[in-house]
Amino acid sequence: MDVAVLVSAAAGRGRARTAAAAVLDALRAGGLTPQVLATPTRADAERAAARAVAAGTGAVVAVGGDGAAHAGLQAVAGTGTPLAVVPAGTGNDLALALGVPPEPVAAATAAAADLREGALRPVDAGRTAGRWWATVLCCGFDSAVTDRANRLRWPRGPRRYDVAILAELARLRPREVVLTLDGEARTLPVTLVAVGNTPWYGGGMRVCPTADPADGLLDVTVVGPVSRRELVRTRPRLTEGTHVAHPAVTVHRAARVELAGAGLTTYADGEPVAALPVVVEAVPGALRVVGSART
Ligand SMILES: Nc1ncnc2c1ncn2[C@@H]1O[C@H](COP(=O)(O)OP(=O)(O)OP(=O)(O)O)[C@@H](O)[C@H]1O
Repeated sequence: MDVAVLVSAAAGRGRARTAAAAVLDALRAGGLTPQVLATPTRADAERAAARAVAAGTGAVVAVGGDGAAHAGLQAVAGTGTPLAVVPAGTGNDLALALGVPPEPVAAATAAAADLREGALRPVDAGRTAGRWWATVLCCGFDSAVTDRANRLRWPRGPRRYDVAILAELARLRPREVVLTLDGEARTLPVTLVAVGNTPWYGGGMRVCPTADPADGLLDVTVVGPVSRRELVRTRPRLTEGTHVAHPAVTVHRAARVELAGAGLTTYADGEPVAALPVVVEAVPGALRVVGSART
């Protein structure tokens, strides 16, 4: 069986590129014929993967971080073509949520075994402004930090986020948003809103701790007004997901989430999606995943 392989060259500061040869060997050893798609940019990756899906490829294999998986899922969502996530990025939150082996060769071997056996796992996806996403869509403090980090020319690497966090903390103020959950609107001052198909974002932060990608629903974590000090103090609790016990945090569940508010943008899977207003929908079983923990 032919499979289309996307390698996110920049992922994990070159980790995906380094791992690629061994991943291809593991796919071949698993009885597959990998076709590596040339993808200088994410847009190229999405177009090339869409062409491979239209041509009947057996699966799309995304080697890299959440950005790589995000590119792959634009091509496969809603088509029935399986997606394999091979974690080799800085943030591998989709792989974590799906129970994909954390080591790239083991992930490729598991994906090949599932493809051989036809063991495809249906997984929900989020859809917003014509984009598919799989982990968490965020709006507010976190999207502002990502936006600022992406615009910084210096420093490079993860240090960009430290600088962006400090800059956004200095500007921290609650923003008024209209949050509509399954048709029920409420106007709230918020620090951030995270809409989760799966629990983790930002490289292991469990922002929507009970999000389940098989329930057809989205978990919505709303952080209301908090002081800078409280935000800095509460952030480490994101690793365990215990931030939801904080009095400023509420958690909701809905199939359709609408967000409106001035001057705010959204990111999902760590990639830019759209400025507000946006409609966020859960699409049950939009993905067929291979190589994940079987349920
Ligand atoms: N197949 C691809 N080819 C080229 N570029 C890609 C591809 N897939 C994703 N990208 C881009 O490369 C960036 C980094 O890739 P990815 O998210 O996979 O790795 P990462 O190490 O987790 O990233 P980050 O630097 O954001 O932490 C993404 O933001 C994405 O826009």
